[in-house]
Amino acid sequence: MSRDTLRVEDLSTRFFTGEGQVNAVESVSFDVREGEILGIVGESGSGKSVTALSLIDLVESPGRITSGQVWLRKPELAEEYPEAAGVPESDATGDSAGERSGSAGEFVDLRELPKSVRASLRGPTFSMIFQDPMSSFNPSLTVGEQIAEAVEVQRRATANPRSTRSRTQGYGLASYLVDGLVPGRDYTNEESHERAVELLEQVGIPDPEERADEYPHEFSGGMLQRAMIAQALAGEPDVLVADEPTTALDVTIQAQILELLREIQAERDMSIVLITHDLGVIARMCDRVAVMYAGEIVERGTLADVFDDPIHPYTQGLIGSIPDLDDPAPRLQPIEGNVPSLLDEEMGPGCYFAPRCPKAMESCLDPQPERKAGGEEHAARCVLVDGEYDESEAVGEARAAEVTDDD
Ligand SMILES: Nc1ncnc2c1ncn2[C@@H]1O[C@H](COP(=O)(O)OP(=O)(O)OP(=O)(O)O)[C@@H](O)[C@H]1O
Ligand code: NI
Repeated sequence: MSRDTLRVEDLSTRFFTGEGQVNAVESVSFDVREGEILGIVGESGSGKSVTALSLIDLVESPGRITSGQVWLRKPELAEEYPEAAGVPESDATGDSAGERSGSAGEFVDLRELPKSVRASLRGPTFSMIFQDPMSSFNPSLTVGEQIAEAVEVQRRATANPRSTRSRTQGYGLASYLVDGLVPGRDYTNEESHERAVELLEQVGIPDPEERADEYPHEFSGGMLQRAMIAQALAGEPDVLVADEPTTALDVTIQAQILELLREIQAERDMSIVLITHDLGVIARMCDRVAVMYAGEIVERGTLADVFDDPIHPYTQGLIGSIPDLDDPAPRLQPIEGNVPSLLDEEMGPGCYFAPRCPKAMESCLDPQPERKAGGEEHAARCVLVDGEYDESEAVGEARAAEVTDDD
């Protein structure tokens, strides 16, 4: 049983907007193990990206994490920041959670670390790749320079763990926007440049030496996606968060990039959190899956749990909406009805899916905690975990919607 790299417990992230409080991520719990690919799937607006940003401390105003813990296994940090160290509660799912979570003092709660330390983890501990690689690169610097800068960040982190901050405090879109600084030539040296070329070669870019000297706009979409992966790998991260990494690419390139991610993951024994709309991608890539709906994880488990034995009617709807799993690019078909508002004042107390659910019952109008299902890993926020659908209890889709609206 591989160990957990990350344990997320009861994490909530909200946006405080002019229209009101948006509950983008609601009490989400999951873990990420060493060397696995964890998939997060759900319709647009279900909170996948905000969950990812919350993991790596990139939620921006007017949003913030309002509760919960993000436990990272990092004994060095636990020792240096005892106030942030602790033992995650054992997972609701998984009898061997204790065994996996390891001994006291191995984990730190990222939220309790100083901001500068959290920022220093970006690159060497967490890296992120996005749908749009252009957003990860500065258009006015060569691709090679930018990857070399990421290599420098990692070098400094290894050479001096106490001062892991680069002068640019990381790289990529987020730090670029947050810090408003650009990486400069001054910080890169010949070795880092060579390493950058090596990384470009590893991600399958032909003529890496020449390509390193080109600017982002000189790359095709697929090549730039590869370059972004090279940039993300430069930090030798423990966890790579990939948010819709292939959505913008055509099917052939998409398959190549996924294959590349798989190879790299296996080679480096890195963990990947893979966010996608695409159940075909999940089926092909992931070890375990979390299904999000309206900011909550409504079901999670191994790939087999969730695909072969879905419990939540939302998951069943998603799986049922795939015409053919062998289809190279099956997409989520919209389930009838609308995605609910995530405005706090408009959210009812019960299951958020009840208004669209063909199996909604009276009990669904009460809050639904996550319940552990048969398999060790399998859990869902649904009354059907513990019982059968009972037609005499049915509230009907219209009635459930009405009750939700009233509250
Ligand atoms: N900066 C923001 N201000 C206000 N609300 C936000 C902000 N960013 C995200 N949200 C809200 O948080 C919710 C979750 O958004 P998120 O981007 O995580 O969804 P998603 O599942 O990644 O969707 P998609 O598949 O379209 O990328 C949405 O209701 C969105 O409107
Ligand atoms: Ni998203």
